[in-house]
Amino acid sequence: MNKIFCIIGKSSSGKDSVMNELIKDEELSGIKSVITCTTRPKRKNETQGKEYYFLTEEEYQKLKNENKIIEERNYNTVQGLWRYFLADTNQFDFEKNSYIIVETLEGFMALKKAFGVDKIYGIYIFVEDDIRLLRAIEREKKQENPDYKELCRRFLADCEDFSKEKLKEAKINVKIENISLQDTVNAVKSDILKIMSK
Ligand SMILES: Nc1ncnc2c1ncn2[C@@H]1O[C@H](COP(=O)(O)OP(=O)(O)OP(=O)(O)O)[C@@H](O)[C@H]1O
Repeated sequence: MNKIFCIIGKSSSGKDSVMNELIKDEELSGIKSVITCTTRPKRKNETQGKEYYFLTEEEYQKLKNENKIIEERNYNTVQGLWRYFLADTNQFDFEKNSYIIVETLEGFMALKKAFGVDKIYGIYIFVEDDIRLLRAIEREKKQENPDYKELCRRFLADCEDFSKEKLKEAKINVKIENISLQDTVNAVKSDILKIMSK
Protein backbone atom coordinates (compact mmCIF):
# COMPACT_ATOMS: atom_id res chain seq x y z
CA MET A 1 0.00 0.00 0.00
CA ASN A 2 1.41 3.39 -0.95
CA LYS A 3 2.03 5.78 1.91
CA ILE A 4 4.05 8.75 3.05
CA PHE A 5 6.86 7.36 5.22
CA CYS A 6 7.95 9.91 7.82
CA ILE A 7 11.45 9.69 9.29
CA ILE A 8 11.17 11.33 12.69
CA GLY A 9 13.75 12.00 15.40
CA LYS A 10 15.56 14.49 17.57
CA SER A 11 18.34 16.70 16.26
CA SER A 12 21.44 14.67 15.27
CA SER A 13 19.64 11.35 15.76
CA GLY A 14 20.66 10.49 12.17
CA LYS A 15 17.53 11.21 10.10
CA ASP A 16 19.36 12.79 7.16
CA SER A 17 22.09 10.12 7.20
CA VAL A 18 19.45 7.38 7.04
CA MET A 19 17.48 9.23 4.38
CA ASN A 20 20.59 9.76 2.20
CA GLU A 21 21.22 6.00 2.19
CA LEU A 22 17.59 5.09 1.50
CA ILE A 23 17.27 7.36 -1.53
CA LYS A 24 20.36 5.77 -3.07
CA ASP A 25 18.89 2.27 -2.72
CA GLU A 26 17.64 0.81 -5.98
CA GLU A 27 15.08 -1.44 -4.28
CA LEU A 28 13.42 1.73 -2.99
CA SER A 29 13.57 3.61 -6.28
CA GLY A 30 9.75 3.63 -6.48
CA ILE A 31 9.59 5.92 -3.45
CA LYS A 32 9.75 9.63 -4.09
CA SER A 33 11.41 12.00 -1.66
CA VAL A 34 9.29 14.83 -0.43
CA ILE A 35 11.55 17.80 -0.05
CA THR A 36 10.42 20.40 2.43
CA CYS A 37 11.37 24.04 2.43
CA THR A 38 13.30 26.04 4.97
CA THR A 39 14.39 29.62 5.43
CA ARG A 40 17.38 28.57 7.57
CA PRO A 41 20.81 29.16 6.01
CA LYS A 42 22.24 26.28 4.01
CA ARG A 43 25.00 24.34 5.79
CA LYS A 44 28.32 23.88 4.02
CA ASN A 45 27.70 20.25 3.00
CA GLU A 46 24.04 20.75 1.98
CA THR A 47 22.73 21.13 -1.59
CA GLN A 48 19.78 23.22 -2.76
CA GLY A 49 16.82 20.91 -3.41
CA LYS A 50 18.45 17.87 -1.78
CA GLU A 51 18.09 18.17 2.01
CA TYR A 52 15.69 21.14 1.67
CA TYR A 53 14.60 23.85 -0.72
CA PHE A 54 16.33 26.82 0.84
CA LEU A 55 13.95 29.73 0.34
CA THR A 56 13.96 33.35 1.43
CA GLU A 57 11.45 34.86 3.82
CA GLU A 58 9.89 36.70 0.84
CA GLU A 59 9.38 33.42 -1.04
CA TYR A 60 7.75 31.92 2.06
CA GLN A 61 5.38 34.91 2.34
CA LYS A 62 4.36 34.49 -1.30
CA LEU A 63 3.47 30.78 -0.80
CA LYS A 64 1.59 31.67 2.39
CA ASN A 65 -0.49 34.27 0.55
CA GLU A 66 -1.29 31.67 -2.12
CA ASN A 67 -2.45 29.20 0.61
CA LYS A 68 0.12 26.65 -0.49
CA ILE A 69 1.52 25.74 2.94
CA ILE A 70 0.37 22.32 4.25
CA GLU A 71 2.24 22.47 7.52
CA GLU A 72 4.89 24.67 9.00
CA ARG A 73 6.96 25.22 12.09
CA ASN A 74 8.97 28.23 13.05
CA TYR A 75 11.97 28.53 15.31
CA ASN A 76 13.31 31.70 16.89
CA THR A 77 17.00 30.91 16.76
CA VAL A 78 19.96 33.00 17.80
CA GLN A 79 20.47 33.58 14.06
CA GLY A 80 16.90 34.81 13.56
CA LEU A 81 13.58 33.22 12.57
CA TRP A 82 13.93 29.86 10.79
CA ARG A 83 10.87 28.38 9.09
CA TYR A 84 10.44 24.77 7.97
CA PHE A 85 7.39 24.04 5.83
CA LEU A 86 5.79 21.70 3.37
CA ALA A 87 4.16 23.38 0.40
CA ASP A 88 1.58 22.30 -2.19
CA THR A 89 -0.39 19.02 -1.89
CA ASN A 90 -0.52 18.35 -5.66
CA GLN A 91 2.71 16.42 -5.58
CA PHE A 92 1.10 13.36 -3.93
CA ASP A 93 -0.39 10.61 -6.12
CA PHE A 94 -0.94 7.49 -4.00
CA GLU A 95 -2.16 5.48 -6.99
CA LYS A 96 1.35 5.66 -8.39
CA ASN A 97 3.87 6.30 -5.63
CA SER A 98 4.91 6.08 -2.04
CA TYR A 99 6.76 9.02 -0.57
CA ILE A 100 9.38 9.57 2.09
CA ILE A 101 10.06 12.64 4.17
CA VAL A 102 12.01 13.74 7.22
CA GLU A 103 9.44 15.19 9.62
CA THR A 104 9.05 16.63 13.08
CA LEU A 105 6.56 15.10 15.46
CA GLU A 106 4.18 17.99 14.79
CA GLY A 107 4.62 17.61 11.05
CA PHE A 108 3.86 13.89 11.32
CA MET A 109 0.62 14.70 13.16
CA ALA A 110 -0.28 17.40 10.61
CA LEU A 111 0.23 14.96 7.74
CA LYS A 112 -2.00 12.37 9.46
CA LYS A 113 -4.63 15.07 9.80
CA ALA A 114 -4.28 16.16 6.16
CA PHE A 115 -4.09 12.71 4.50
CA GLY A 116 -5.62 10.30 7.06
CA VAL A 117 -3.89 7.90 9.47
CA ASP A 118 -3.74 5.04 6.92
CA LYS A 119 -1.67 7.06 4.49
CA ILE A 120 1.04 8.09 6.94
CA TYR A 121 3.68 5.77 8.48
CA GLY A 122 6.03 7.11 11.15
CA ILE A 123 9.55 5.73 11.70
CA TYR A 124 11.27 7.11 14.82
CA ILE A 125 15.08 7.15 14.75
CA PHE A 126 16.66 7.50 18.16
CA VAL A 127 19.98 7.30 19.95
CA GLU A 128 20.94 7.92 23.59
CA ASP A 129 21.46 11.61 24.43
CA ASP A 130 25.18 11.32 25.22
CA ILE A 131 26.00 9.79 21.83
CA ARG A 132 23.67 12.20 20.08
CA LEU A 133 25.27 15.27 21.64
CA LEU A 134 28.77 14.07 20.72
CA ARG A 135 27.66 13.46 17.13
CA ALA A 136 26.06 16.92 17.04
CA ILE A 137 29.30 18.56 18.25
CA GLU A 138 31.41 16.65 15.73
CA ARG A 139 29.06 17.70 12.93
CA GLU A 140 29.08 21.33 14.08
CA LYS A 141 32.89 21.42 14.24
CA LYS A 142 32.98 20.82 10.49
CA GLN A 143 30.89 23.90 9.73
CA GLU A 144 32.54 27.08 8.57
CA ASN A 145 31.10 29.01 11.52
CA PRO A 146 30.23 26.50 14.23
CA ASP A 147 27.28 27.68 16.32
CA TYR A 148 27.38 25.78 19.61
CA LYS A 149 24.82 28.06 21.21
CA GLU A 150 22.24 27.07 18.60
CA LEU A 151 23.28 23.43 18.97
CA CYS A 152 22.56 23.61 22.70
CA ARG A 153 19.25 25.38 22.12
CA ARG A 154 18.11 22.64 19.76
CA PHE A 155 19.29 19.91 22.10
CA LEU A 156 17.25 21.36 24.96
CA ALA A 157 14.22 22.11 22.76
CA ASP A 158 14.14 18.42 21.75
CA CYS A 159 13.39 17.44 25.37
CA GLU A 160 10.09 19.30 25.11
CA ASP A 161 9.31 18.58 21.46
CA PHE A 162 9.78 14.84 22.02
CA SER A 163 8.45 14.50 25.56
CA LYS A 164 7.13 11.09 26.63
CA GLU A 165 3.58 12.43 26.45
CA LYS A 166 3.97 13.80 22.92
CA LEU A 167 5.62 10.61 21.69
CA LYS A 168 2.80 8.55 23.17
CA GLU A 169 0.13 10.78 21.65
CA ALA A 170 1.78 10.71 18.20
CA LYS A 171 1.47 6.89 17.94
CA ILE A 172 4.56 6.49 15.77
CA ASN A 173 4.45 3.15 13.98
CA VAL A 174 8.01 1.92 14.64
CA LYS A 175 11.10 2.93 16.68
CA ILE A 176 14.64 2.10 15.56
CA GLU A 177 17.86 2.82 17.49
CA ASN A 178 20.67 4.31 15.37
CA ILE A 179 23.84 2.68 16.70
CA SER A 180 25.37 1.40 13.46
CA LEU A 181 24.18 3.46 10.50
CA GLN A 182 24.14 0.46 8.17
CA ASP A 183 22.04 -1.64 10.57
CA THR A 184 19.62 1.28 11.00
CA VAL A 185 19.27 1.77 7.25
CA ASN A 186 18.68 -1.96 6.76
CA ALA A 187 16.01 -2.02 9.49
CA VAL A 188 14.20 1.00 8.06
CA LYS A 189 14.39 -0.37 4.54
CA SER A 190 12.97 -3.78 5.41
CA ASP A 191 10.15 -2.16 7.36
CA ILE A 192 9.23 0.08 4.43
CA LEU A 193 9.29 -2.82 1.95
CA LYS A 194 7.10 -4.89 4.29
CA ILE A 195 4.50 -2.12 4.61
CA MET A 196 4.47 -1.38 0.88
CA SER A 197 3.91 -5.03 0.01
CA LYS A 198 0.79 -5.27 2.21
N1 LIG B 1 25.06 5.50 13.22
C1 LIG B 1 25.87 6.56 13.24
N2 LIG B 1 27.12 6.42 13.73
C2 LIG B 1 27.98 7.49 13.78
N3 LIG B 1 27.67 8.74 13.37
C3 LIG B 1 26.42 8.91 12.87
C4 LIG B 1 25.47 7.85 12.78
N4 LIG B 1 24.32 8.33 12.25
C5 LIG B 1 24.57 9.64 12.00
N5 LIG B 1 25.81 9.99 12.38
C6 LIG B 1 26.43 11.32 12.31
O1 LIG B 1 25.75 12.12 13.29
C7 LIG B 1 25.59 13.44 12.81
C8 LIG B 1 24.10 13.77 12.84
O2 LIG B 1 23.46 12.98 11.86
P1 LIG B 1 22.37 13.62 10.88
O3 LIG B 1 22.86 14.92 10.36
O4 LIG B 1 22.00 12.55 9.92
O5 LIG B 1 21.20 13.85 11.94
P2 LIG B 1 19.76 14.53 11.78
O6 LIG B 1 18.84 13.75 12.62
O7 LIG B 1 19.44 14.65 10.34
O8 LIG B 1 20.04 15.94 12.44
P3 LIG B 1 19.27 17.35 12.31
O9 LIG B 1 17.82 17.11 12.56
O10 LIG B 1 19.89 18.15 13.41
O11 LIG B 1 19.59 17.90 10.95
C9 LIG B 1 26.21 13.51 11.41
O12 LIG B 1 27.49 14.04 11.50
C10 LIG B 1 26.26 12.04 10.99
O13 LIG B 1 27.31 11.79 10.09
